[in-house]
Amino acid sequence: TGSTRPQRLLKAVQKNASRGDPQSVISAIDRFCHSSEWAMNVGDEKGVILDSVVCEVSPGCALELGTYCGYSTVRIGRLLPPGAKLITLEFNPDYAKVARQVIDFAGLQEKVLLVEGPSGDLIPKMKEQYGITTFDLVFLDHWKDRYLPDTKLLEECGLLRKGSILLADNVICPGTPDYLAYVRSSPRYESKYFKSHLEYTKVEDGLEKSIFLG
Ligand SMILES: O=c1[nH]cnc2c(O)c(F)c(-c3ccc(F)cc3)cc12
Ligand SMILES: [Mg+2]
Repeated sequence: TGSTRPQRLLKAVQKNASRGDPQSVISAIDRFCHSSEWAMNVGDEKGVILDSVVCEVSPGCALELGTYCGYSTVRIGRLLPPGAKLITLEFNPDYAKVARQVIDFAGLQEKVLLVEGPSGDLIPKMKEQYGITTFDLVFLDHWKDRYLPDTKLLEECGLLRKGSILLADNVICPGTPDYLAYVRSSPRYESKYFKSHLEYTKVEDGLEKSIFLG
């Protein structure tokens, strides 16, 4: 039987990147997606915006919703301050299997905890099971219909504090209209749109950065 796209992406990392070098892993995946096969990584253009937000927040504790092959996990993980942790949630076991190998190849396994399962079930367990108080940064990049319910869940579970940053991918393409309406109209958020393009294409997309006001 044939390989899957995530498996071919992993092969490209193992072939073209250097073990323990996160930047080489990022570059190998971007090269694969530009020249070989499109894949739904946040990509190099939106990735630069993600990098700038991670550096600005310098999170001690970060959450990623939607790991896929681990591309943005590596982008975030490589910029974390010493001792900081990133928890990344992935529902699809085949994606998780590839992502673990990409994260390990980049040498970030000490900073990153990948948890398999549905975000709606895992978020309420964050405090008791992983000793989380609050997240300084949340990167939403999973399924568009889960952005709003999972944001409300994070609020209800007391996982956000005054100043916590939510950064959401794909708010234009595929689009998350209910989430956008919520963070842009709620008095509990200050929201800003970063216009960009759908990864590896000329189609418009962007990231929405929202500060939780408490
Ligand atoms: O499901 C997704 N989860 C997370 N990120 C995505 C993404 O960045 C995409 F571009 C897309 C996407 C897929 C097909 C298209 F034609 C356009 C965008 C999907 C996701
Ligand atoms: Mg995305």
